[in-house]
Amino acid sequence: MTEQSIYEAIGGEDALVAVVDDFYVRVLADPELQGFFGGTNMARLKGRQVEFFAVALGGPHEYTGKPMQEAHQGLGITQHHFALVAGHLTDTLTAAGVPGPTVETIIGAVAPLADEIVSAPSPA
Ligand code: HEM
Repeated sequence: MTEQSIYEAIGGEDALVAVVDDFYVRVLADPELQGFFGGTNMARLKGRQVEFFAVALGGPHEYTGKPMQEAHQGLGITQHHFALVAGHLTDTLTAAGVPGPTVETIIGAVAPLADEIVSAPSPA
């Protein structure tokens, strides 16, 4: 028996598209985050984000976007902003019915990306 990927366990492509949609609703509703996305083509970003998460979770996809450091450089993202985004991801996955341990696995896999995404010191 082959072990099911997290991608399959959460419901595959359709579930992931719904999760990414809801994730950006939450991110764009956050006054501390919405300003980052003022000049962003959200349809394109959502497409890249679906690819990125699908690959990270073991799905049959190819990620066609920029490397994480390149995509986020110069945006002035602090560890605080990163934590807010990770919190919205946790809330989104939980609202979608993803079991707690799986949510923790996904957040654990995403956390080290802060090294590439955070480019500004937290304010003192
Ligand atoms: C959970 C960690 C994160 C992941 C996995 C992630 C993933 C991505 C991906 C896949 C892209 C698309 C790259 C491309 O267009 O080629 C992207 C772009 C972007 N991300 Fe993130 N991101 C994360 C955290 C953050 C945070 C914390 C912020 C800001 C608070 C942020 C703001 C942005 C913005 C503004 C863009 C679009 C830039 C543009 O307009 O081209 N991201 N991200």
